[in-house]
Amino acid sequence: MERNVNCAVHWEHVSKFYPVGPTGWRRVTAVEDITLSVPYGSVFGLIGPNRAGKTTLLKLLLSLTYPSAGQIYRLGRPAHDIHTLSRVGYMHENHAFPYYLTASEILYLYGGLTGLAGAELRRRVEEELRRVGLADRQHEAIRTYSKGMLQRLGLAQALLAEPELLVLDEPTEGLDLAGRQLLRQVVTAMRQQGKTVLMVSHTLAEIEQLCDRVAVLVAGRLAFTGTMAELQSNHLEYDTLEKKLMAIYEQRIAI
Ligand SMILES: Nc1ncnc2c1ncn2[C@@H]1O[C@H](COP(=O)(O)OP(=O)(O)OP(=O)(O)O)[C@@H](O)[C@H]1O
Repeated sequence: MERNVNCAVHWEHVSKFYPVGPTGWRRVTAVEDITLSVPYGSVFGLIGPNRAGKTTLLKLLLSLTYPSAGQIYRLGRPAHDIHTLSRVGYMHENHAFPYYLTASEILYLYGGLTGLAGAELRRRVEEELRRVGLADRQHEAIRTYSKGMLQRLGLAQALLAEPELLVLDEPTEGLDLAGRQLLRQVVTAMRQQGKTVLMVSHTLAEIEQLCDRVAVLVAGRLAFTGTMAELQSNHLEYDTLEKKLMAIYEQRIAI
């Protein structure tokens, strides 16, 4: 595939091997030879079974880990150019916010780290707390928060600096119906503003409803990439998207 740096994200022949075992002499292949582009303005879904390498691809994109081989481009720049990171919002799969801080303190802290300050920071924190429905509990330490409340806080933190690229890792995990509705509104608003959303999810309803394009990753390799319509074509053979995906997973694993 031709190099495409005019995409919000581009992984080019990317592999990642992790050393494992007490001496680190054995290695696990997390992803292997992935070439994939996320076009600007798209809502892109990354799907695959457990251990497929989805989170690893996100970590590589966010420079949280480095590739063993290949190149990664973020917002048109090589991933080692960290200046583009402040234009990316990331909602982590397992939030590790300091448990003794309040939601408000956490958003001030993260907002400050992305370069927001003063009245602008205050305005954004208040807006996001209201948007995710945490304004009334903002002064409580988050150790008292439920899983869904932490997810909402994670979403607020990811949106704080009004990112051009929003990266969501399992965003619906633990969210109630209103929370899922909120997530859909956020993604729809991003799409309307021409921004890009990249989301990893096992929740097919969300993928089906929200994504324009998808990539299916199985055992570290790309098993499918294309539009949602392309993925769903031939749907007669499979009465649900879940069955179709299972067939792709099994086919790929058998190779
Ligand atoms: N830091 C690490 N050290 C060693 N192996 C790792 C590390 N991180 C990930 N792996 C391995 O890489 C493979 C891919 O993991 P990854 O977390 O990317 O999968 P995933 O598709 O996000 O899975 P899930 O759906 O279960 O969250 C797995 O075999 C995992 O054990």
